[in-house]
Amino acid sequence: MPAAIETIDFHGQPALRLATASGAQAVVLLLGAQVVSWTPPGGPERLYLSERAAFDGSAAVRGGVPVCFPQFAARGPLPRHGFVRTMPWSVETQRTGTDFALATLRCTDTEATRALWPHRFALELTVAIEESRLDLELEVVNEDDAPFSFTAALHTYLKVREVEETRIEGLYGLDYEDSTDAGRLHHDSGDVLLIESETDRIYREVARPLLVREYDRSLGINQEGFHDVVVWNPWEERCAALADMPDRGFRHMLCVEAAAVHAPIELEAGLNWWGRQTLVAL
Ligand SMILES: O=P(O)(O)OC[C@H]1O[C@H](O)[C@H](O)[C@@H](O)[C@@H]1O
Repeated sequence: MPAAIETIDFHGQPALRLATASGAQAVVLLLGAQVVSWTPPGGPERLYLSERAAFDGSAAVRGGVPVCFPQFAARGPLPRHGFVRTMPWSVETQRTGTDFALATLRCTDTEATRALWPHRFALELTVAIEESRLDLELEVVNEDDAPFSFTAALHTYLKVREVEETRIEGLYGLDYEDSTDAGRLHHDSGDVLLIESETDRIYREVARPLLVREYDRSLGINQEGFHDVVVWNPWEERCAALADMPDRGFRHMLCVEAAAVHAPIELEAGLNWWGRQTLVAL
């Protein structure tokens, strides 16, 4: 089968399914431009999607790769993680080649966004799959006549077999803000990060690729443009408090997010910024 892109219905939401000749697949919802599935050739699924996720637009879909913009988490006056994850995006470009499939989705400011955040902007998310790679690129254009600043993230939910048997390598020597410790700054001095309790960290100035290792497979993660990496797992209690997560869901997910949080991006009028996260199944 050659590479192809088709429009599908995914839990009642319009979505694009991208497929390559070698058997990779990804699904991206028009709601929030949220990638909700990625399967490299030969499988299995590598993104976590909660079986209790809401797909009616009343809340962000729990899982996949939510796009957070123009505010990360509750670090400002806007709704948590901004407002674009529950907005309808439009399809701008669809392209396939010998062994890749690529789609770009776009959203722009509306009267409702300007009431919350008085700026004119355009966002484009480009999703590309090729062999065992998923590339996500977020472009922000300042369409205003004055500068604005924002924080943002590609809030990737990885699917893991068992979170306690998962190791993250590559964070050694970095400073991180610990949101489970009132945002205090810590220094990571371990050669591997194990998730054994609630974890909510913003690692700063991450310039190296990361490796997420499980006993029989690994995932390489690289980013450009984004300077921070957020590592999040709600663990038992917080997970139980999330209506859209099954009680033991935290055992099978691990968020490793490409983010621009600790130093907001300042964007001059008419200019653009982009950030990218690349996942490689190994
Ligand atoms: O529940 P949400 O609004 O989707 O946020 C989910 C999580 O996102 C990020 O990873 C933050 O660091 C966490 O503090 C937050 O709980």
